[in-house]
Amino acid sequence: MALDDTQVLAPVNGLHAELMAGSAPLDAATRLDRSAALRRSSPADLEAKDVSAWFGAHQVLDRVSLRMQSGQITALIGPSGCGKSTFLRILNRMHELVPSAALAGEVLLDGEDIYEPQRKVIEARRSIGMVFQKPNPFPALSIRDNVTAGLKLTGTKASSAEKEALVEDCLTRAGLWREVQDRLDAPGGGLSGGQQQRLCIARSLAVRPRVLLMDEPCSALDPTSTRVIEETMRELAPEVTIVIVTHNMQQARRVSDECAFFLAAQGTPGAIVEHGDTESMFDSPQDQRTSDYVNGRFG
Ligand SMILES: Nc1ncnc2c1ncn2[C@@H]1O[C@H](COP(=O)(O)OP(=O)(O)OP(=O)(O)O)[C@@H](O)[C@H]1O
Repeated sequence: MALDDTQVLAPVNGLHAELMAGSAPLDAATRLDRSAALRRSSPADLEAKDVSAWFGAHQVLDRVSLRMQSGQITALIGPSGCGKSTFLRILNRMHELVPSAALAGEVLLDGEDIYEPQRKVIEARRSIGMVFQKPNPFPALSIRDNVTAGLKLTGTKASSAEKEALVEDCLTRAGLWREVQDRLDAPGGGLSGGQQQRLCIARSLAVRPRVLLMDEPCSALDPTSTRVIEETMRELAPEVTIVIVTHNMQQARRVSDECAFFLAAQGTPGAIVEHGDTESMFDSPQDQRTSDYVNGRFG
């Protein structure tokens, strides 16, 4: 996915820019208590049921169903344009930020549909975080303030000491603490690309997501930074369910527990051809098209 308006407008998990400006006050149910800032979340099951998507009259997904299991890493693979990023953005209600976008189906977070009319968008985006292809820290904000940027958006109160503890915890879990602990006041924009991406992961973790969506998170990074992010993902997986879009088959094989292969045959919307545990998908795929794709024969 290329950097688009959605990413520019929604740098922290897709939480709205207007919330950042304070124009949309949070109600008591949405506001978190102070101690919540330091509590860790538990991973959640995420299930898409019969999800279809359109941009205007153009249907790009057709009745996609997929269970992304709690505490596991699911990789979404498939050729360009088959709807992987659209599917990912539907999972935390970012698809609806595109004016012409429409969708059908359900997305269940531990069995509760995030699209139920009474559910708030902010709740879905707080529970289901997003890391984008291009690292998008707030470049002028300090490393420390980048990590805590989401607290204000979610109305989470924290004392200075709690914020300090949270900053260390999230940077440690994102695999960045040792590299930045002596320069927390330096601007986030001064970090390398790989460090910036880990800062964005830390920023996402600070609002205690139960699921983390990652859209080609390493495509702008060198192999060493890629490897560090992959290690970070493996370490995070037991506490945050991860869904990653990747074009890199080696990466899908290295990091994921499960894979879903998307395909949009000529002139038809994207759909899942095959889904299963990663080893089987690569070593003994059931569908010839999966075999051809994972072995680099097309795409
Ligand atoms: N904002 C948009 N407006 C209109 N059409 C869009 C928009 N975003 C995506 N599409 C179309 O939806 C289809 C699916 O795009 P999507 O980005 O989800 O595919 P993808 O599999 O993630 O591709 P890639 O691997 O290249 O990122 C494509 O035909 C694309 O042109």
